[in-house]
Amino acid sequence: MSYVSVIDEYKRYQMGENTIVANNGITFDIEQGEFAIILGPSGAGKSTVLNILGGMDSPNEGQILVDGNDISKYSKKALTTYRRDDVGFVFQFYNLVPNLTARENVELASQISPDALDVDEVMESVGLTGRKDNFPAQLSGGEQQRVAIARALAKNPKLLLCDEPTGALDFETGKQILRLLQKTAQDFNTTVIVITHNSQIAPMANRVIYINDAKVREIVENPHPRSVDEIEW
Ligand SMILES: Nc1ncnc2c1ncn2[C@@H]1O[C@H](COP(=O)(O)OP(=O)(O)OP(=O)(O)O)[C@@H](O)[C@H]1O
Repeated sequence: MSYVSVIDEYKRYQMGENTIVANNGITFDIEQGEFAIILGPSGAGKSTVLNILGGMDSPNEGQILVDGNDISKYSKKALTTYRRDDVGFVFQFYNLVPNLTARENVELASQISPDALDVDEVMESVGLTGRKDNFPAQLSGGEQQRVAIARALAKNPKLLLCDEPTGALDFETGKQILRLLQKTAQDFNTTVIVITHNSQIAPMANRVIYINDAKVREIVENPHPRSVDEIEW
């Protein structure tokens, strides 16, 4: 059985008289420790899938199996525990607490998790050892995103879910963040899922899931992912 299995998942939003079908029978698998990319244009339904995988939203139909458990059957309380203990989130705009230092931002996550990793080791692994005492406003966008990744990793999550993590960064800084996410999957055996609309980065992934107009259009497995340095965009 795959580590993540989304099986015939539907998500509909009711907007007055209209029903918006954001996910229309989505099915895919992801193995443990994979660096997977969900690729598709704006409005395709990518964030909806990621939010459902992260327990922030529930599907109308379908199974969402994570490490053998169907989270779509979870109660609200069980979903809260799942989100807190098992899922790390990284967003486009970092979402750091501005009046806490980089280290304190990471600590915040590690304190609530039963399986937390050592804060200083995680910060070292994302290349932030020298910036631990800085506040977010004193850090560059790339450094702030590293803090956000460290915060997500400190929980030792089953899934690291990243929604357009390089969307607010310049080209070179974006590359460094993708390199870090790919390395995270390899070194920690964390299952990393990244949403993007940048098809150029597809060769980096172990698996690419193409979503368009609320459906999976293609799934490509890549036995030899490239390093980000071999990719131009
Ligand atoms: N809470 C909501 N209420 C109503 N409609 C929604 C809601 N969330 C998403 N949608 C709609 O569902 C569809 C898919 O949205 P989603 O955010 O998943 O797409 P996306 O592929 O992530 O797009 P983007 O790359 O622009 O973020 C869109 O038509 C969107 O307007």
